[in-house]
This record gives sequence, C-alpha cells and structure tokens, in this order.
Amino acid sequence: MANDSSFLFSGIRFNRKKFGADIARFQKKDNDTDSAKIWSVVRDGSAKTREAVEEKTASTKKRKRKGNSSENVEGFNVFRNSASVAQSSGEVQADQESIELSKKKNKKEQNRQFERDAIFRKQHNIHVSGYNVPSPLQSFDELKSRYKCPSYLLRNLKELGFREPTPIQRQTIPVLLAGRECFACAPTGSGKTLAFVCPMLMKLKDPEKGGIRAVILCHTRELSAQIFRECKKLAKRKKFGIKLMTKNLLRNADFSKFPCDILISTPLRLRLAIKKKKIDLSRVEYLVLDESDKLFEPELFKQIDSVLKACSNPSIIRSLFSATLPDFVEDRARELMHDAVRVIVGRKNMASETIKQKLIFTGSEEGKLLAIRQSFAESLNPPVLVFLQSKERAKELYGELEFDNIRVDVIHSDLSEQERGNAVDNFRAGKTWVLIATDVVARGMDFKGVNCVINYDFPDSASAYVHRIGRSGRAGRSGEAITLYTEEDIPLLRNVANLMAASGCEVPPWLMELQKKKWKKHRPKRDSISTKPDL
Ligand SMILES: Nc1ncnc2c1ncn2[C@@H]1O[C@H](COP(=O)(O)OP(=O)(O)OP(=O)(O)O)[C@@H](O)[C@H]1O
Repeated sequence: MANDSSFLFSGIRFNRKKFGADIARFQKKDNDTDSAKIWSVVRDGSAKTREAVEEKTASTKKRKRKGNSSENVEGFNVFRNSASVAQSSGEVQADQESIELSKKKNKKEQNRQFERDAIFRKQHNIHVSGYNVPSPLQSFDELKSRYKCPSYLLRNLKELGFREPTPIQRQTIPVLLAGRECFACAPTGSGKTLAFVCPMLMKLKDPEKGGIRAVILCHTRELSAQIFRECKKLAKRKKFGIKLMTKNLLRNADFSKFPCDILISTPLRLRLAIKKKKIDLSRVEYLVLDESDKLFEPELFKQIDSVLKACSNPSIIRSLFSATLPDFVEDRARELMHDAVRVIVGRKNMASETIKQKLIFTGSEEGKLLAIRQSFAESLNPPVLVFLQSKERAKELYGELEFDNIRVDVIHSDLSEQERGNAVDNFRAGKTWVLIATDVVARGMDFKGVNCVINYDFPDSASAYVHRIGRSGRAGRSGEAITLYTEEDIPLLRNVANLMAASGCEVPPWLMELQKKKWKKHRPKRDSISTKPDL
C-alpha cells in the first residue's frame, strides 16, 4: 500500500522527513479495514464518491501525463482520506438519509402549496391545465418578493391605479415569468394586455441594442396602437425601444439601425417587412398573439405563419390571449407550443358578467331606426358604441343620425388611417358621444366607460357578440348591451339567449325553447337604412 499510487491519494505532497514518526505510526494502519472501507465505499457505488473518484482519476492521469513529481503519501492520507472517506461514507449515508428526509418534507410542503393554489384558483375562478403550473400571484407586491420586479414597474403599476392583479394576471404572469408558453382565455375587459406586457418587461430586464426581442401581434391597427400606448405607460422611466409598426415605419425604417426591444404590429405589416427582408426576428424571445382566435382565422393565418417561421429563436416563449378560444385554436396552439399551460378564467367564450344584455325585436329595418332614435331620446347615456355588419350600412346610419343633434361619428375600413385614428381619439376624449362602427373596433379596443353597446345589426358569430358587447362593462365596471333583431335573425336568437343566460342575464323562457342553430357567418341582405329618396 505504501507505494500504491492509488488515484485517491495522488498528487498530495508530504514532507516525509518532518513527519516520519507520524508515518510510521500510521503505516501499520494501512492494512486494516480503512482501505477496505475505501474500496467498499467506492464499490458501493455512491454516485457522489464515484464521481469524485473518477474526477480524481482524470486529474491524476492529467498530472501524471505532465510528469508531476509529487510523491503519494499513503499513511497520512489514508488516515485523513480514510477518515475523510469513512467520513464521506458516513456523510453519504447521512446525505442519503437527509436527502430522503428533505424529499419527504418537500413533498409534504409541495402538496400543501398545491392545495393552497387550488383553493385560491377556485376563489378567483381560474382554471389551469398543464405540467407543474406555477402558483398564482397573491398580489402585485409578490412580483417584488417572488420575482424581484424592478421598482420602476411597481411604481408604474401603482401610478396607473392597478391595486390588485386581475384573475388572468394572477395566473399568466407567473406562468410567463417561469418561461412557459401559454394560451389564455378570460372575459373581455379583464386585463389581458397587462397580463402579457408586465412579464415581458420583467424578462427583458433592460434595453438592448441587439435586435428585436419581443413581438406583439394583433389584428387591427387601432388595437396595435392601443397596446403600444399601454406598453409605453408600463415601461415609463425605462428606455426600452418600443415601436409600433406604422405604414411609415414599414416603408422607411431600417430596423438594423435603431434600437427596438418590443415591436407591436398587425400580421400584414410584419409579414411585408419580413418579405422585404427589412427585419430580423431571429432573436425574438417573446411572441404574443393577442385576440389570437381572430389571428388564426383563415384570412389572417397565412400572415401569422410567416411571422412564426421568422421567429426562429429555439427558446422563444409564445403566448395566445383572447376572450374567446374556439377548440380549433386550442388544437393549433397545442401543435405550435411546447409544454404549454392553458389558463381559463370563468368559462371559455363567455360574455362578461358585468354587462346587462337585452334583445329587442324591431320587426323591420325602419323599426330599427325608430328604436334607436327612441332609445337615444329616452335615455342616451354616452359614450355609446353602435355596431353594424358592413361599412355601407355604417355610413347609411351615420347619414341618418348626423343631424339628430347628438355628437355622432363613424369608423370603418374605408377611412384613412388618420381619419380612423381621429374617430377613436374623439370617442376616447368624449367629443363623440355615439360612435357608429363596423367590427373593426369590435375586439380589444379599450374605450374607458362605454355605457352601452348597441348591436344595430345582429352579430355574425358568437365570438363577435361576446367581443362587441365587451366594449362595455370593462375593468369590473357595469355595462349594457342591446341587440336589435328582425325576422332574418330569429333562427339565431337562441344562440344569443344561451350566451346571455351563461353570463347571468335574465332570459325569457320562450327564448330558451327556440331551436339552436349552428352559427355560420350571419350577414343577411338587409333593406337599406337610408330614408333619403334616391336622387
Ligand atoms: N389589475 C388591474 N386593476 C384595475 N384595472 C386594470 C387592471 N389591469 C388592467 N386594467 C384595466 O382594465 C381595462 C381592460 O384591460 P384590457 O384592455 O387589457 O382588457 P382585455 O382583457 O384585453 O379586454 P379585451 O378582451 O376586450 O381585449 C383597461 O382599462 C386596463 O387599464
């Protein structure tokens, strides 16, 4: 053993002269059970020891190759090492026991946390599915204690008056901060924008000049402009490069030249930038599809597809948000995402419970015009949003109401970008009391305090109904929705009645006895609204 160049002890220098007596004392111990202990411990295969042994071997071989002159001193080392090995075998034993113990303790604590989470989610009507879903947020303060949220963001949340996270924020913020992909469905007006912007800012940490790191897609310019504004508000005091893909930016910008951390765009404009090779999305770490079910509709999905391909970063985190999440979108999300977490607040595709909903039969198109004039005369409670099924009809109704001494305006896709922006701004500012609109502003648009939404024309789908009326009753405020209908719409009445009943509205029993009909795109040809004689 004395000359044994065992790898356990190699490379240790020992002054034999100075410690000769000690060596002699320990020498005879060599042959006792210590060495057997060593080998038994190694043989026992405690991974830790074996790993250390292999490491030692490797480093010894390396040193040997380098002709290391150090002498191995077994006696002293055997004692020290045998003691340390004996110790490590005892340690290993203790380690294993303590590992088992801590595992049991952890398991118990995990189960307790799991139960707490389940109770909390039930209280907030949060339903999750997916592997290992992070605990929901108890408060915004937890952003600091649990995630070290930067102070600028906490200060901005306070200044914006956000006291408590909404249910969707409570769950999706921890999911996204954990680097998980997710698809989320929560009622209209429940704070989904903050739910994806807040974790995005936290994960991006600081502004960088290395290219676009986050992309937020939504289906209309108005909504992308709104999200751009929300991002800027939340990122105040931090100089992130936050860009809105405007026509001008698309035409003239050289994205390689200016700092852009977060890009907000419609799919069409972003796809054009990709096609022109003006933009590099290979570094994008976060991709958000807002109003995702709209983006997955056939006419938009081609554009989305090219964006998804361009965002080639393998560690990208994608998330989908909407108040309606049809099964086909869920299926596609599951194909697209990896190990995604599904978060549903309330029930999928439900109208907001804060909105009082009414159905009014007007008999004919003339009846509709009479009904809306009467409602305005009796109880105009601005701001009011009026939805019609086409831009032609929106223009006709505007032509009828513009001289009715109410501040009315109209918005549709025939207007220029400037005119559409002005219409939205004037409505937001209260200069316009009644905004007549097509579905261009039916989704996502956050007009503070819209008291009433009037479906002048029957919505063409269940999701259109949910999103249109969801322009009112936002952020916990109450709202009202009136849906006018004529003979052509009667086959679909039951569908609306179901949505009304599901969101807690009083529905006359006769309505619930009507036949339910599959709701395809419902845009029947309707008589003209205009009462002006054809000139
Ligand atoms: N934690 C919060 N506390 C109070 N208000 C909030 C909170 N989070 C967001 N809000 C406000 O709620 C309103 C609705 O938010 P947001 O537009 O994000 O809703 P949404 O869920 O995206 O709605 P939609 O489905 O119609 O797009 C906004 O005015 C926003 O400022």
